[in-house]
Amino acid sequence: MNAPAEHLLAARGLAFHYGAQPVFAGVALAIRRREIVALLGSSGCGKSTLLRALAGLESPAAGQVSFLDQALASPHPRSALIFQQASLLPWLTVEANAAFGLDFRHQPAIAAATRRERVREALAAVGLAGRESAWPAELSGGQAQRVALARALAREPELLFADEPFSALDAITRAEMQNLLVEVVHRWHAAVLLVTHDIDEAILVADRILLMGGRPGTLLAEWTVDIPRPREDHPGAVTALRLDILSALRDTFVQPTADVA
Ligand SMILES: Nc1ncnc2c1ncn2[C@@H]1O[C@H](COP(=O)(O)OP(=O)(O)OP(=O)(O)O)[C@@H](O)[C@H]1O
Repeated sequence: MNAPAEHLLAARGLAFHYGAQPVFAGVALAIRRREIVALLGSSGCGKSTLLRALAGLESPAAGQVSFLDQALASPHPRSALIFQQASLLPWLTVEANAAFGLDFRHQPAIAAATRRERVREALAAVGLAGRESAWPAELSGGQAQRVALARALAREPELLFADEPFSALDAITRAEMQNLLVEVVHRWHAAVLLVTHDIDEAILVADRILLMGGRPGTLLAEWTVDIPRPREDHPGAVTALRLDILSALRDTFVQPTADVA
């Protein structure tokens, strides 16, 4: 029997450009099973594009991504995505939205009873038990994002790609969702790649933080976050790490070339 791959996802030598504009180059990273990794960087440095390439939604110009030791050419059935917008289908109930995608052709075939049970369990985990028959128009932004999270969990992903999933929410709802994300991915034994530009979010959620920056973008720094959870209870350690990351983030801003007098 083969030993399980130590890394769920591994990428090396990744490069991407839009036309003539390079976005990132020489990116190498690995995500271990059950690990929550945050990808931080200033706006426009290429975080979302990198996430899309790692998720198999974009083809890199160079380099390779492997998922469970297999080269990745399209999204893997054991991965799932959530974005800033919940993107629920307004003509489907909460339950049908959470089930959406489970019957897609590239998904493993599952029996109707298993499908119902997975959706029920995922909706309960995100706090929406009893709201199965509600319509998207009846939900708050936070509840809609809970449905999007349930839709992802129902696929029983080994890796969840999350692209700024909470940045459109108010501060209190965002904090609730950050805690919920950690709780449910631990229960589902899933790993996460979380793209964010919010240093506090990265510190509160992640086991490891990667900093992206430069032109073209590369990974410039990495921190292992070993602050015990709940991290809100350790404000001193959180502040020290925030200052460290902020200082590194400031250094990533490309300085305009000074005119020579
Ligand atoms: N479809 C596209 N066509 C051309 N250029 C694009 C496209 N999408 C993104 N870009 C450019 O690629 C660069 C990286 O964009 P990307 O969205 O990956 O950055 P980001 O770090 O996720 O930014 P933000 O934090 O603001 O979402 C930016 O300069 C952006 O303008």
